[in-house]
Amino acid sequence: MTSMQHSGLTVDITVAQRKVNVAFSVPHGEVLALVGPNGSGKTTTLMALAGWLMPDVGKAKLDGTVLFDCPDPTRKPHKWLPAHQRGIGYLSQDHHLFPHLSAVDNIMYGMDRADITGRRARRAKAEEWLDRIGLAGYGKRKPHQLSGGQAQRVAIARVLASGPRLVLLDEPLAALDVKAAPAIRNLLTEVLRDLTVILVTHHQDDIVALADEVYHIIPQR
Ligand SMILES: Nc1ncnc2c1ncn2[C@@H]1O[C@H](COP(=O)(O)OP(=O)(O)OP(=O)(O)O)[C@@H](O)[C@H]1O
Repeated sequence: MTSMQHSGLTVDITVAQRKVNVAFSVPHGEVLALVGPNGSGKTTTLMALAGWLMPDVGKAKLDGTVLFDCPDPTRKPHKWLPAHQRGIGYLSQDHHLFPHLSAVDNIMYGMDRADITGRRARRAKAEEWLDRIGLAGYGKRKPHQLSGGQAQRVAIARVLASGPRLVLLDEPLAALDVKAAPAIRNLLTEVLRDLTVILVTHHQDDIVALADEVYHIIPQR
């Protein structure tokens, strides 16, 4: 990668032990689909961006902020922003909702780091999100009282309610049955508008519906 943009995301990562090497950029407000065969490094890339895995060598910059800068595997990184300071939202195929919290409380949990003060304002915002994801009136239900598709809708709201600067979606529709997936795909097209997103998917339908660009990871063997 030769130049770093000011707005959006630029990434250049090597994880030698996993034979992963990727370099791409995502303009602000666009969705990049990250595709490649099993084991090519899609999840590894998302983990490095989220702050859960340190690459051997690499740099990532988001809207002018360096997330990490690791020039030399034998030395400490020049910069390593902790996960909770990156402003990144992560959603996988499993909703990972807190089982003991209601839908509305799960969404409010997502706002903990967002710029919304006061419990009442957060609750109002969470109710707005419930409406937006088509679950108005479901706020009191616990995850086990929701279908898989409904729970994934709540998980989407929880991630986006925090106002992330970058959204990482790791196969967000993979665990849903074929009947539930199209509606959630439609929801994503609406709620991801104007957000910077990386979408890991194996499905052409997701790419066509959601992606502005595609980056193919070439396995390093
Ligand atoms: N915890 C781990 N420890 C060591 N190596 C790992 C670990 N997780 C994954 N790998 C290896 O890292 C490489 C990249 O794996 P990764 O899960 O990032 O690929 P992927 O493209 O997301 O694959 P898939 O499509 O199967 O989810 C693979 O060779 C994998 O075996």
